[in-house]
Amino acid sequence: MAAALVHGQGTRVGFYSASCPRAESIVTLTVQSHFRSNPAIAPGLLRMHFHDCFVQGCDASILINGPNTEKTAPPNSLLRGYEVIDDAKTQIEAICPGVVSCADILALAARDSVVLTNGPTWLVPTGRRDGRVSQASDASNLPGFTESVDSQKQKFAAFGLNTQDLVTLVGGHTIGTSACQFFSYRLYNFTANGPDPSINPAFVPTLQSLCPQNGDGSRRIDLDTGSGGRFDTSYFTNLRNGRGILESDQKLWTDPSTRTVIQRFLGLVPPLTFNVEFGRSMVKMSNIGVKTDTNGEIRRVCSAIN
Ligand code: HEM
Ligand SMILES: [Ca+2]
Ligand SMILES: [Ca+2]
Repeated sequence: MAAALVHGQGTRVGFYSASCPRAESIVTLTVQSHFRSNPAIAPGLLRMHFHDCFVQGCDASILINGPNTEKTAPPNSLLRGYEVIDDAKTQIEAICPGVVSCADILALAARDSVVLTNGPTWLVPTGRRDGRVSQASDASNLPGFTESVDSQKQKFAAFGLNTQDLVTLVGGHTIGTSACQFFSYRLYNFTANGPDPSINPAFVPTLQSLCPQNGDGSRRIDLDTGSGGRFDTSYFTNLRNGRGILESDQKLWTDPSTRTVIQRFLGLVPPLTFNVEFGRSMVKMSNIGVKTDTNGEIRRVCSAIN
């Protein structure tokens, strides 16, 4: 295997090229077909992959059904797209039984989701095996929407992801939505004087009308106002303009260390290209704690340990 194809921890691009050559294209076609009927699965699958990788590594532990499994933990309660992974797995098992892991299907589906929303593509190293542990209590690794920048940095650094990776990956919020319940506290009585002062005052009435006080907390709005369906740098422009939705997102602009990375995505010298960096940081994230060789298993059904 050429050195250029080898990425840390034993995964490599084209792991299934001999054992199941159609695996990657089946995932792509399956994500495409679900996306056509429901575009919300694209952000759903990107987020699901992140939540998988941060708990027990990228090992499909998020997909296990049952009492007290990861998917029952509060930070995972609104994840969407499980049916897409199940659909791809069923098709792949029919042609190459016992070969392709659910963890790889999810990593590939996250990449395909970004492509479908006009984002970059990248090669996904494969060869992950599926984990045999899924516990709700492990979900505390995941960052919360009020998390300080220092604490966000710590949670990412614990997996070898630096400050630039943090800003880049949270840039995944360029697509998808948030439920009002995760940020409406910023709009009313956040301080004695009213809303969170880090929100652009001109934007407050818009947010208040989208998420009325004591309204439906499950109502959803774009994390990247005006561009929730498109993978682009508009999310960073919004942060610069005090139009971040989550408190944790807006703090990335408040803190000088993360603000610099945002400014570079917006053209400050030396500039960074979001699309290029996103693929790079995703490959790093996708290699967190991967199980290869004799660790883990190839699940028969993604929602259950063999
Ligand atoms: C500090 C880190 C992060 C925090 C606190 C955070 C928090 C959140 C919250 C609260 C939501 C709204 C969930 C909902 O209402 O369903 C959300 C959505 C989302 N997050 Fe994050 N997130 C973080 C990092 C990331 C990363 C690293 C990625 C991917 C690389 C990501 C991708 C997404 C996507 C795509 C959505 C939209 C989901 C959908 O529309 O179904 N997030 N995030
Ligand atoms: Ca996992
Ligand atoms: Ca966008």
